[in-house]
Amino acid sequence: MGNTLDYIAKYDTVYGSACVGMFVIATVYYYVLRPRSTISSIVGPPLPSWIFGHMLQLMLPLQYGDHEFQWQKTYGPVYRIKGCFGQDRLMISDPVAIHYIFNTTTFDHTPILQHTIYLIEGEQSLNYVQGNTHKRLRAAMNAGFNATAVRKYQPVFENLACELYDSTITSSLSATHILADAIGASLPSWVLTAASYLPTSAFTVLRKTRFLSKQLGSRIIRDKMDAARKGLDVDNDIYGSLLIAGQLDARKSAMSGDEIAGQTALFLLAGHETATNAVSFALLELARNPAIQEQLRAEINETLGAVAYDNMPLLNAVIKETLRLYPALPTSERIALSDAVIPLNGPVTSSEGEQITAIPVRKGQLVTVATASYHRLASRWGNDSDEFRPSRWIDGTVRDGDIIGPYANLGVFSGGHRTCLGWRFSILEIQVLLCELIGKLSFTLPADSDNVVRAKCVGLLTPTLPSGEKGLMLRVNKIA
Ligand code: HEM
Repeated sequence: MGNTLDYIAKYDTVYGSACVGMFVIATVYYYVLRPRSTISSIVGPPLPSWIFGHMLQLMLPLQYGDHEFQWQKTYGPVYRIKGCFGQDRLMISDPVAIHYIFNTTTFDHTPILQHTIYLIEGEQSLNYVQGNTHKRLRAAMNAGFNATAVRKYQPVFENLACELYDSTITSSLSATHILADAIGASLPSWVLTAASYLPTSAFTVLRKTRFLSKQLGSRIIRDKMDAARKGLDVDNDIYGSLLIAGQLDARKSAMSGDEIAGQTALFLLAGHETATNAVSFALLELARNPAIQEQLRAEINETLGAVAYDNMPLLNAVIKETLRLYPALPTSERIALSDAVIPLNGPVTSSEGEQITAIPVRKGQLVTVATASYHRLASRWGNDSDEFRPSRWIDGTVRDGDIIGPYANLGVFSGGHRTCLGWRFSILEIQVLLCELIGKLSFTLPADSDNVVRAKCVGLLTPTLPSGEKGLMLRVNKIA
């Protein structure tokens, strides 16, 4: 017994000394040896928690932006927040800085974002591949998404996507996910890959989604090729357009059937859910603003069947205003692949009172492109930028500026080499759906205030009911 107690006492001493030693080494490393962050003089909100940093406030507020939009008003379009475990992150809504980050290859997806995309969409997804493979696939896929091609797509694809998506994915972002993100960022990629084979329900759902999507894509490609051999027309959806483009392209740069099939999860998840949410948010805002809904209905009726969607000013203003207030991805994570200097539209004041006109960052610096905040800059969209006011797009309030993305100077479709390939496709889809719905139905808010809808970030910005369920409660009446 005496020996055991001695042993425990000795063990405790050794263990205690080791802990103290490690603490001292960690402290010395943190304060002395660790390369000083180049962004430590950028001001930002006070730290609520060392473990979570500002991530809970950023990602899990009651309504998306509750804290973030206030931070922007207080600290301006560039400020510093903390990720989990004291990571420094730059929050950027300055248009010149965003333009630079999107358009230089110095910044790309963070490793954890890459891994998430891999888990959901698979290794052949255009959103996942990098470098020359990305360039080749993007050039090949462009044939299926250019202005001419987009007009041919049929609604069958969306119906199919709706069924598959709803039956496979039901997930929500929690504090655990945010923590896992930070832990994952510091692990070697093989650990992340190994983790995805763990039998937890989330990983099982993701693996199943990826597997089913690839199977579905392969079956579509097989059917298309059979049909083409029989001389039937196959150029009636994205797959057909990409296959035909591949056959016409004699160069080796074209996509293989297998690579086209490998885009299925991306088409289903990224393409379908984003557009569905955009239409839902538009209907919500039109229900909240009955006068605008009435004006839009009048514009739709005036076209009398001869619909030229791009020539309908209010319809397009409503769509731009919806995508401005509800960008599917309110933030985009990027990492500096080498040292860089981020230019700014206007100077920011450092904690020492110095005016900074460009921000030097080291390789590995995490940067959050704050798209939703950029979309609310008073300097760009007007002093009432928090309001839903489509007329700002018609009355000259919105001025041209640095081109951020492919559509209306908004960041909603990202920019540069990662610009959303399906943006024309989505705009057409939203135009068609809104014309059909608003032309034939009227939407009003339910009388009972228990059904207040909030925009929550559940991977994508999603309309959410107070119960936490994804959805929208509106009263719908047929137009007499
Ligand atoms: C309102 C609807 C949509 C929104 C807001 C949206 C938004 C985005 C964003 C922000 C990105 C960049 C993601 C990143 O940097 O990681 C992206 C990429 C992409 N989107 Fe969309 N998207 C929409 C609809 C679609 C549709 C309908 C399709 C195709 C059917 C599509 C296909 C793609 C593809 C292929 C990429 C990857 C581009 C690349 O990495 O080169 N998107 N989208």
